[in-house]
Amino acid sequence: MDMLNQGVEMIRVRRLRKVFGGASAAVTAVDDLSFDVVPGAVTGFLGPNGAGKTTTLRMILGLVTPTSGTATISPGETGDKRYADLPNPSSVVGAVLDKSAFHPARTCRDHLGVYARMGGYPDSRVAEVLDLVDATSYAHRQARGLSTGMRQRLNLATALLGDPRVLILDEPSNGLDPEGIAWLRRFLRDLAGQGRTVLVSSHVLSEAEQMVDHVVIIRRGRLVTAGPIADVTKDGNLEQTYLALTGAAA
Ligand SMILES: Nc1ncnc2c1ncn2[C@@H]1O[C@H](COP(=O)(O)OP(=O)(O)OP(=O)(O)O)[C@@H](O)[C@H]1O
Repeated sequence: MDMLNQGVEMIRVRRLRKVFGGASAAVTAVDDLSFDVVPGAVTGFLGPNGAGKTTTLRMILGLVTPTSGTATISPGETGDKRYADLPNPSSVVGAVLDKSAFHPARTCRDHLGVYARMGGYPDSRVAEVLDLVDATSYAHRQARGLSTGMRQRLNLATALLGDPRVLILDEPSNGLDPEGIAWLRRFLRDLAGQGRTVLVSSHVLSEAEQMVDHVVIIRRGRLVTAGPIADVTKDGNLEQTYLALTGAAA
């Protein structure tokens, strides 16, 4: 869409920590976590249920305030910024979190129209993003009647309205059938192939393995390992590597 956002967009997480609750019932959801997410690759943010993935993504997106540490995005030449300090965040970062709300009676096209207006994007962008996610054929349908896969595509379309160079997706393969997962894999690869920074969380390591180029694996809020998947999984598959690194098989 516009060329202003071209640049090297990194996500940088540094010594990030989040403790929920008071002293008597404190839960450390994220604990001294540091990692980078680089452009031009799909990075899997992986770990078991409750590992702290959603909390970390919400901190990157300014929806949860860190107890300490920082999560920043560098939108090209202007240097690191917290999400909340980005001038027009939806043109830099597109996000799909687990629970996205649709007005049940609104059609896909109308839903996108509302979000396009909110972001200040032209109405013509609606048809473009519908096309990008192969959703034009059901654009006239109401959100209440959509399948899980269709909803997921509508979420992706919404996140892409501002043509962001950074995509953050929380468990995008949840509930998808094998065809949907294959579609998602191709789609994420295309986005990364365009030089975008793509961070996608999953608790299903075997599924993520097919989908990602880099991994950041966490457990109990802490980093287990990070790097290109070929380096991380030298001696086997991702699941075996995870079990070996954490001793979680025992
Ligand atoms: N608002 C909150 N208040 C208290 N505890 C919370 C809150 N949000 C998350 N937690 C706790 O923080 C920990 C990490 O949760 P989080 O949802 O970030 O994990 P996750 O890796 O995304 O898990 P899943 O794969 O199940 O979605 C869990 O112990 C969770 O119960």
